[in-house]
Amino acid sequence: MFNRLVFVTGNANKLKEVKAILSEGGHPIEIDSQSLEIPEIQGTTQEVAKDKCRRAAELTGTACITEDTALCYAALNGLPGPYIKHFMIEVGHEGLNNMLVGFPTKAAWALCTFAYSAGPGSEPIIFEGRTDGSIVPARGPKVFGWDAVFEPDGTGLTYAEMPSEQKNKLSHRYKALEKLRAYLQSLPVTEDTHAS
Ligand SMILES: O=c1nc[nH]c2c1ncn2[C@H]1C[C@H](O)[C@@H](COP(=O)(O)OP(=O)(O)OP(=O)(O)O)O1
Ligand SMILES: [Mg+2]
Repeated sequence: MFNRLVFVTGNANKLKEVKAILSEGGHPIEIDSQSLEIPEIQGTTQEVAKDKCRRAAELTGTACITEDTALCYAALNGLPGPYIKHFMIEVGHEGLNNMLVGFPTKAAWALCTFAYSAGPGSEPIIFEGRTDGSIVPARGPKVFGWDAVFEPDGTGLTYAEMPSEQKNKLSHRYKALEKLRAYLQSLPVTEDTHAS
């Protein structure tokens, strides 16, 4: 199985959470990060994720993972989805709430899609994690993206209000990483060389 992995991302907060989550558990996995801004196509979350990972493997010349996070509004049939980054930048926390004025439901889900490629030319494999919740007026520190406006169901807290240990036990990212971890652990030992 793997105990090291290259994670290609331009987002320091993501990297921090991924490292924290993968360092826990029976078989900790260490992350070597590469900060690259990789162009993202339009399409389904899976298409966007696979394309990014293909490009990352070409650029790094090695086995790697990439991750795409979508924030999906039930009232908007899943949009902004993978385009949330641009919405977040342009309209901010208040705008992310105002977009739902006039809609009966504030329900939303956070969707994390990890993609793993065994190397350049190797078709990426997808691992998804979803956490359901709702969009609320911002509460908590505005440190990481839309954390302050997303309240996972049954918690009474936004992601931003939670201690990181709590978020990292129920988040979209955690759920996707559990699947990725199980996959990596099922690989034969010889595959290890691809990741080192
Ligand atoms: O747990 C999260 N809690 C709050 N906000 C989050 C979270 N995870 C991603 N985000 C934000 C970052 C970006 O505004 C957008 C996803 O866009 P996304 O393309 O996946 O991330 P990115 O461009 O920042 O980094 P990367 O280089 O890995 O593509 O949602
Ligand atoms: Mg991105």
